[in-house]
Amino acid sequence: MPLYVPVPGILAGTPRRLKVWPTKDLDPELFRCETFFGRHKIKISYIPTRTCIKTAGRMSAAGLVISRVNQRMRGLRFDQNGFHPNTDMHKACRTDPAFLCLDSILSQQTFHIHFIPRSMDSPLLVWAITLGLINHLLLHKFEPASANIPFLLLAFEPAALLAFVVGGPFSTARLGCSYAVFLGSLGLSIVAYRLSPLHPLAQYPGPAIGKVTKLWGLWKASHGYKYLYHKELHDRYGPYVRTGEQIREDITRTPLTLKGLPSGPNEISVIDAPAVSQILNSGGLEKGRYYEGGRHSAMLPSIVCMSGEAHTAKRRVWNRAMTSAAIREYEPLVVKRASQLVSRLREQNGIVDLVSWLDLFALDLMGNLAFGGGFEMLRDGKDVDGVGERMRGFMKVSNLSGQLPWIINTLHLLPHVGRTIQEFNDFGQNLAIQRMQNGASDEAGLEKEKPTMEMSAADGIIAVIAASDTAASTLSSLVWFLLSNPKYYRRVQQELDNMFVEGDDIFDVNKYQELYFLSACMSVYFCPILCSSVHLYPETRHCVCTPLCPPTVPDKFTSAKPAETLPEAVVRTNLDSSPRGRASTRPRTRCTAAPTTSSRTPDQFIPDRWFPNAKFERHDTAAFIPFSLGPANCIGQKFAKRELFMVLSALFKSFEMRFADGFDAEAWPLGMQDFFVVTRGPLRVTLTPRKNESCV
Ligand code: HEM
Repeated sequence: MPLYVPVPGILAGTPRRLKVWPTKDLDPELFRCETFFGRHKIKISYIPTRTCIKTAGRMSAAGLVISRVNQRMRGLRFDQNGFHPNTDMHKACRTDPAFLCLDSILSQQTFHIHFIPRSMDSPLLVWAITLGLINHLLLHKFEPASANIPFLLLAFEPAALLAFVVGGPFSTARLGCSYAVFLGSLGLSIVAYRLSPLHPLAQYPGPAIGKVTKLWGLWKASHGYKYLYHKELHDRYGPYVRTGEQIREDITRTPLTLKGLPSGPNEISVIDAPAVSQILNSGGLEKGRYYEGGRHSAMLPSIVCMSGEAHTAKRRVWNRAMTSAAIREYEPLVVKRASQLVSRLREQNGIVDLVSWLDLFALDLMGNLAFGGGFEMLRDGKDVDGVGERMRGFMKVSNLSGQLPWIINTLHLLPHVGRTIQEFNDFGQNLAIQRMQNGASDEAGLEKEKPTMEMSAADGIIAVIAASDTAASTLSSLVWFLLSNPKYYRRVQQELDNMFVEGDDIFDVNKYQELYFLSACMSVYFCPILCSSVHLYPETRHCVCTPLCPPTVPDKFTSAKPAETLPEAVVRTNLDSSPRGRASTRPRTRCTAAPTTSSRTPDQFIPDRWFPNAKFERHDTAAFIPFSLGPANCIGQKFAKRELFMVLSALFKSFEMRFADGFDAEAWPLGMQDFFVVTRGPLRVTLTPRKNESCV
């Protein structure tokens, strides 16, 4: 009985077989066998390498003759011993089915015949393709919340297919091929669907790659310049762009709403002010899983990861800490740290890196507020414990994990990701423990239940992240902007000099409301990444849904459109998919508002546009939402504004500033990378103490 060993032939479709006889004791499962041609022993081993039937050993000398070559094996030439002169016989096997018959041996030598068996046959091909399509259907219908189970299923399915449906031989090559075909079919059908008019978001323009995979968004985010990419997209495609990232989503998961889901990169980035307001305000969309990117499994969810009732309850706690009365209580701390900043800057005597000093200031301040102290960076002149570095590392990991929300749990299993999150979690817990040991977790006794250490850690970490980087980047960006625009710089200085004369307290908060021009500058450039400041530079929180509509945007985007005239899917997305009970036709469509995007139109710093009587026709103040909108807006905005006024007043009153000689000021904003927190390069400024410094 002949032994049939399949040779490579996925493409040709017709089964090829290498026919060897006489045969006995061959184990087709093993593909490694010994047999005898008469007295002559032959070892046949299957080696699943790439290409060909290889002759090895002294096959030629052994005198193996391949005869009775199938007639259909056109074009093959054999030498006198019956060997093809080109040992790569794979080509021949691919181009034509063949039966290579070994039927005689001329000497008594042992030799090996290595060949690749055919790894894919028609039934396997058909089944693997079908399985791929079925998997797409299921994933589409029941989009998994975690990738672990789908990964396991995907890993075992082709093997199970071979074992139970198609049958052996169970070789590595066959297994590999079934995986390739299975994944190819799954991948192709996903791509085809996402690009097809059948996709619920098909009406939205956007780059094909963004429609096909979130990995594109991840790639862009990994470089920290996604905010610029968003701007490009909106410049090109308009106010609604289908992208590959997610921010807010309807996480309703009732069977009803699972019907007709858009699957895959089902995100649209929106810069249309009315739509953005619908998304963010009450009744809009809940936060997406992006925010869980950095959540440690052993850690309580922080306010930023929460939604619904839990979020509302947590907000109440935070609100109590951010009332006007509470903020007044924090003022002495701000005064202390701002004064310390000024005196440390004076000691530097000349050129300083303002980014670094403002970071130290903001971290020290938030260390005081969140953990009752613990950092003394301004004193040391550096971040001795690497808190800022740790925070940025943590936020980078969180930000990138959050780009692929359905895979977050799996990503956390990666050593680097898991370690970074673990370390930052430990760091927060240690600070919280210290704070509790000092007996200071709810000094005011406002809470019914005394906060646990875990709660204090989760809240404290969020406070430091939410409040330090935002404030520091806003401050440094605004300084950069003013130094780049000397006429505005002079106006700010003039205003401060008029307001605070010798002997006045620069930290007299009652006077800040009359600092109109400084206020206007802050509006224009709130945080380079956050808002109006945002509108010229990256958005710290683009992922956080800072809706963006530029202070100056094309008329067609800023006209107050009634909701009914918004693109249908957006209205549906905003209203119908709310988890608050309405029927959902487009659940799990995700929306993000891309701040920098339109807010950079035009790229000009014009503080005057913020004066009440300013005549800037296309200036849509409703689009200016540096602190976001709705139930999850910035809880610390009053405090932040107070802090900014205090620090900016103190700085501009105390120093004459100019960019240091040789400093490339124009390039500075380009170094801003957005990883939810903003990485920025040194801002080298020459400081000269002013004569009328009596205020600080
Ligand atoms: C210039 C300074 C600041 C800016 C521009 C800013 C901006 C924002 C924005 C845009 C959000 C919305 C995030 C989202 O929708 O996911 C936010 C949320 C938040 N901010 Fe701020 N922020 C600043 C300072 C602060 C300060 C000083 C604190 C605390 C003392 C703070 C605490 C928070 C918290 C806790 C949230 C989460 C609120 C929630 O999820 O309910 N922020 N901030």
